Amino acid sequence: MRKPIIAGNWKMNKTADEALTFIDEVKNNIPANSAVDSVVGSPALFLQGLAEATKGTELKISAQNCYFENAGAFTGENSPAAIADLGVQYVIIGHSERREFFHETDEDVNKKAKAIIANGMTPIVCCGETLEQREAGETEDWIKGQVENALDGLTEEQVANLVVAYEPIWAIGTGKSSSATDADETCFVVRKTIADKFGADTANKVRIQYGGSVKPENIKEYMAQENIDGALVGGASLEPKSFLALLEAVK
Ligand SMILES: O=C(CO)COP(=O)(O)O
Repeated sequence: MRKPIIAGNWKMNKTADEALTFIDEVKNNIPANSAVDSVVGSPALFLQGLAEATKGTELKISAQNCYFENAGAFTGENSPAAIADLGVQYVIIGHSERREFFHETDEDVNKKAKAIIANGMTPIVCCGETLEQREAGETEDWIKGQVENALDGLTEEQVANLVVAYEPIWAIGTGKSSSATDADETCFVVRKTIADKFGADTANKVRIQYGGSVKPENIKEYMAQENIDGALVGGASLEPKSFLALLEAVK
C-alpha cells in the first residue's frame, strides 16, 4: 500500500513573512493521524526558517532545486548537503520550468537525484510532455526516456523510495487539467518503465504524483486512479485554506 503524498510547489512566490505565516497556519491544522505525506516546496531563501518552524510536525519541507555537488566554486548554486543539514527532506528536480528556462537536462536531473539521495533526502523527479508531443502521439516514448535517464544508475531500493511527478506541460498553470484517466495512463507508463528497469516490486513501491491544475475540487478524481499516489500542486498550494483542503480531500 503506497502512502499518498501531496506536495505544494510555491515556485517563485511569497516573502519570508508570508511563507512563515502560511506554515504557522497549516502545520497545526493538518488532518490528525494523517495518512497522507504533506510537503511544501519553498524557494531556497526560506528553507531554513520553514524547516525550523515545522520541526517535529507532520508537515515536511521541500527545496525546488539544488546542485549536484556538495561544495565548491559554483557561484549562486545551493548545496544538497547544506539543504539536508537544515532538516529539509525533499527536493523537486527536473521541473519543466527548470528544464525550459534554466536548461536543466536529463543528465543534470540524474546527477541531482544521486546527490539528493546521498544526502539522505528524497527526490521528487518531474517528467512531462508538451502539447505538441501529446498531439503527435509521442508521450509514451518521451516519458519513458525521461524516467529512464533520470533514474539511471540508481539501485532498486533508491528508486522504490523516491517520488516521480508526472506533469504534462500543457496542464501546468493553465487550468486545463489532464483527464484523470489520461493522467493515470501516463502514470502507468512511468510505473511500467520502472518495472522494466528495476523490477515489479520496485515499481509497486514507488510513488507517482500527477501535477497540472490540481485543485481541491478535482484532486479526488486523480487520487481514485490506480497509478496516481498524490499530487504536485502549484497555484492551489499557495493559500493555507486551499492547501489544507487538498489534504482533507485525500486523507
Ligand atoms: O507545476 C506545477 C507543480 O509543480 C503545477 O502547477 P499548477 O498546479 O499551478 O498547474
